[in-house]
Amino acid sequence: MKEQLWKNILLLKEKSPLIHNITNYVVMNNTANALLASGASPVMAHAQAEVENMCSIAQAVVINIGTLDEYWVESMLKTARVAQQNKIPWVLDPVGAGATTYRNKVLSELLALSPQVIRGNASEIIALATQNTSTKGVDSTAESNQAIAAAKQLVKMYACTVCISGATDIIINESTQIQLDNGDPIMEKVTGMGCTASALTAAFCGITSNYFIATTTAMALLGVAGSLAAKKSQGPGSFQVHLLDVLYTITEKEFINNLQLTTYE
Ligand SMILES: Nc1ncnc2c1ncn2[C@@H]1O[C@H](COP(=O)(O)OP(=O)(O)O)[C@@H](O)[C@H]1O
Ligand SMILES: Cc1ncsc1CCOP(=O)(O)O
Ligand SMILES: [Mg+2]
Repeated sequence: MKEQLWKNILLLKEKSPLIHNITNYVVMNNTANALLASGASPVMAHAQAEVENMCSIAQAVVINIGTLDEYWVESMLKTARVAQQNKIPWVLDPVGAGATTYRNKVLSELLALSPQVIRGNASEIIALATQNTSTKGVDSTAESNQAIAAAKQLVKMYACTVCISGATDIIINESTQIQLDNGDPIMEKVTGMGCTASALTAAFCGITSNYFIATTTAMALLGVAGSLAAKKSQGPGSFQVHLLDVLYTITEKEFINNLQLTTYE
């Protein structure tokens, strides 16, 4: 499995897929740079007049509701419809699911347009499955293992891959569950780590149609790169810079030797 994931990392650098991002103001620069450093080609575009065209020329799409408003929501729905019609893989990042009834309403509309992958923290995944409104802003107030039942419910309802991210990352589809224990606690102090995970997930969906493996590759890359970058950092500021460098320079030996991965069939 580790060797398969590494091959995807090399393939991403070789293919450099165009990834259409509709994402939030907070993390646009972070996620564009993380995609570039990892080998993908990002475009951030949300104008209603162009999103359908932009989506149609992309290899994958990420829709991230972090700083949604009525205009952006219409752009997101237009994009998801075109992605679904053209069989372009799209990843949903349900930022702040459960924080407000507005977010929950928009997410219900987006889920109906069949994302191939949902990547959220534990609170967000629980909120998506239960429609509760108990999330504190965008940060998780639950642990990954508390969201497994919710994730399995979403897999069954939407026939997709679901990733619960956190100190432990858990990737679930209809037949398999993978647990990743990488990353570093400093990543909780840097905004955009989850958004970066979702953007990288879309990048790997752009080079393989096995979206479960694409998600696993993205989470493994971010987790290992995060743990390596944390070792070089003095705090969240220098971490962000080191993370980009590691995404760009990571070697097979560093990836394979540091990846903590467990598969449950
Ligand atoms: N406490 C932690 N220990 C190790 N890695 C972490 C921790 N918290 C977050 N991460 C890393 O950051 C990634 C995304 O962060 P997460 O907090 O789950 O998403 P979000 O920012 O959407 O809430 C995780 O996949 C993991 O690699
Ligand atoms: C703080 C914040 N507010 C709206 S979007 C956003 C960034 C969230 O990024 P992540 O979910 O990756 O922590
Ligand atoms: Mg998030």
